[in-house]
Amino acid sequence: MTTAQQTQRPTSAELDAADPLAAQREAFYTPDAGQLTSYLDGNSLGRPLKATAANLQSFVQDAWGSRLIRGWDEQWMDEPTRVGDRIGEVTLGAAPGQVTVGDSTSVMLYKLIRAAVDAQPGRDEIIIDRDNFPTDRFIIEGIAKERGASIKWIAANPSSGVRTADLDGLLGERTAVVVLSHVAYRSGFLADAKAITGKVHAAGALMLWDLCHSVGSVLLDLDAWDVDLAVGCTYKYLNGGPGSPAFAYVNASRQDMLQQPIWGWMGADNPFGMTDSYRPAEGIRRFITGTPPVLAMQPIKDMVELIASVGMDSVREKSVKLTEYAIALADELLVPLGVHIVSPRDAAERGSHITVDHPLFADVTARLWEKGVIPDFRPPHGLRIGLSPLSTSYAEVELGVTAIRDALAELL
Ligand SMILES: Cc1ncc(COP(=O)(O)O)c(C=O)c1O
Ligand SMILES: Nc1c(O)cccc1C(=O)C[C@H](N)C(=O)O
Repeated sequence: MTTAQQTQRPTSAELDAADPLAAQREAFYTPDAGQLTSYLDGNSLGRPLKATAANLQSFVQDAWGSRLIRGWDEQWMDEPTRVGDRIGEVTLGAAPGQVTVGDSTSVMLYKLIRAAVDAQPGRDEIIIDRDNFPTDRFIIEGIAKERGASIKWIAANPSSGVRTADLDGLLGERTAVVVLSHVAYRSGFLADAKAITGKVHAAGALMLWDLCHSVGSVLLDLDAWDVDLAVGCTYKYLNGGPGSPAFAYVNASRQDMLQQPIWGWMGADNPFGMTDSYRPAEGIRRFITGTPPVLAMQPIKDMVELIASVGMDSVREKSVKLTEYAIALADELLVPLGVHIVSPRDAAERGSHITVDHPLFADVTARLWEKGVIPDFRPPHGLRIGLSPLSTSYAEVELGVTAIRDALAELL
């Protein structure tokens, strides 16, 4: 009798057969059989789409190769906001004119957080949680030093994330901006963005959401939630490829009050006027700095269109089912070996990855990578199982969690 029969849950094969999105996996490159058995790290680097190879080739040959410098006037100048608008429409719940693509997440965070601090004289405190991703914390440390601001820390809660009540006693008339990750990179905890944004606004401060682990995996409604600012990366669930550029969302009603600190010609109001001094462009373009990474933003378009073709609701539905399945397997195969499930059990509070903890997981991860089972490891003991909804099968999850069990059992 198999384990699945004992617990009477459907097998991974049955789940894959019933999955309305199963066919979408064909859109992605998967290596030859035998090379890679289970990819569970799409939350660090998404798989490439087959369409991307063809589209990059045609971009090089046709757009770049034949239009040459004319490409800037003909289409590339508007590429950051054109791609941004489409990301906004398909995945962020953002009306046009509020999203631009470029820089890295870290640089975008710097630009928007500095702008938020500079825009509010008398408000010299930045709030962030101790367990936020290092780059978010480091950027804020730098800005605080640069601007003489102070940081108010929300205590770490590695097995969960930031809840609305955690802001009690921290928010006040000196708060300039609150910076939180919508989906926590460790636990996968999904914050209540609407409620937290409302609470931050009640204190007169601005709210910035880091959407790195959210975009393309959970439902976002930035305009409806009245979010001020958001930044996210595109190489995870938007499958833009290693080092693909970030996106920034700046709510239309806050754009005029904000001036970002890296004044480059491409964010100025008349880039080819070669003017004497900087005057920011109108609207979202003022958040651009230098020449946009047009080549590097091409793959994002393919994934955004794939998501648009199935709809974010069905992407989220599959994500929830995958994480539920991974938790059920972890309960059955890993918990008896002393593993703790760190991620929320309530799907409404969970993004698209789950984290399991065990003191031996650094060694386990190394062994798994040798076998082509690829989760990732975050110190001190967290093994993350990332489930990119459109490219991950239930069979891959079962194979992966079983391999984790086997590798751990060998080491115990
Ligand atoms: C929450 C969060 N913020 C930021 C980053 C990355 O920033 P960057 O793209 O600048 O490396 C990551 C992942 O790398 C992340 O998980
Ligand atoms: N951004 C990464 C990179 O440049 C190299 C390797 C991994 C990453 C990651 O995505 C880390 C990831 N944001 C995390 O949540 O840990």
